[in-house]
Amino acid sequence: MKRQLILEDGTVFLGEAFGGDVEKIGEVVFNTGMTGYQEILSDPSYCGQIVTLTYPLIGNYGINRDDFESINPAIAGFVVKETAELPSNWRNQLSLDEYLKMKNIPGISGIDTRKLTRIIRKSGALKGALCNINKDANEVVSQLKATVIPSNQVKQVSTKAPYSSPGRGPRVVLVDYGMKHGILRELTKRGCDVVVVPYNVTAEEVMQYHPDGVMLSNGPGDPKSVHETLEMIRTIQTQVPLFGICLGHQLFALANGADTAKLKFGHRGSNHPVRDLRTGKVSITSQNHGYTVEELSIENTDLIVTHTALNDDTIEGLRHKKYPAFTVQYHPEASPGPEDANYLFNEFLQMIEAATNKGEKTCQNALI
Ligand SMILES: NC(=O)CC[C@H](N)C(=O)O
Repeated sequence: MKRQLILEDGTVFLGEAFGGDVEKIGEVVFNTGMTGYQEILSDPSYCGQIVTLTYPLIGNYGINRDDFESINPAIAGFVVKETAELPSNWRNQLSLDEYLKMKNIPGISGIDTRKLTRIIRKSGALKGALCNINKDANEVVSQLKATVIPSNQVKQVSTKAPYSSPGRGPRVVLVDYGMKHGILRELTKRGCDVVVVPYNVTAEEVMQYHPDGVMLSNGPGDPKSVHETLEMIRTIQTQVPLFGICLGHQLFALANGADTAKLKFGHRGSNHPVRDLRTGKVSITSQNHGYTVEELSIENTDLIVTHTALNDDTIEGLRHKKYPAFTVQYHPEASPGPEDANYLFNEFLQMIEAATNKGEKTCQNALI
């Protein structure tokens, strides 16, 4: 069966339909990763987006039980050059087509994904529609131009109620703005006693869990559409060590008086070099973001830039001058991609230990 991908600039791609038999509209973005399509399609940060992969063959190792970043993928659609109809892998449980059919997510294959990517790189992220071939392109373009991308993506993907992932280590409250499972995995494998809370949690509610640290997760959409969380961040950062990733990084910046802006087409892939300004060390990082913290807006704040992107000098890491709080724009949990930056989770645990010992010393001093 044929399917169309129509862009708001009037470009039409005709390809083969796979996955769900449903029409979808969304922002069309591209990811240059050569592997990790299962993690990409299940990353809640892509909520409502039509995701194009530039690597030509997708689905060749199928879909397995383990490599999901959420239980219910939130992408609007999937665009690939070629789908593998006969996946081969010892962990394979079902094909990409079968999985996307099960989740009713439309896909299109057999189109020139590199041409599509060059259009997005030249024009910036565009709205697009995956639709049946009987749809008139001009009518769809008019509909696309009139479409306003909703701004409640975080509310769509955040947990509706707190839940715990018990451990015997430090208590970490993980604020779920659209959390990738990879972040939770990195905390639990370090023995943390994690409580995952909804995005709109208050500082008082967070402190009721007596956390040793707080994590701000990744998540979809414009960071400025999650303004209700900023007061919580401003309060919590004065109480316990804080670590933020991607959207969590952007929200930490906004909470501390900096500003964010939309990138032309974003950073999405597994080979983005980032320099740690403290050591000069370069990590190859996994990235998936369409917004960035504005460098000039850091002036007159209590924030210090700790990492920058080698490709375009954009901010990739921040820390607070006064409080034990730091964030990165990229994904140290990988899932997918390189694990060069995984050490940042150890730095977070060390920060928690230092704060706890300091607290104990304070208590000991008080007892003397
Ligand atoms: N992965 C993320 O957390 C993405 C952050 C934000 N939604 C952006 O696109 O920049």
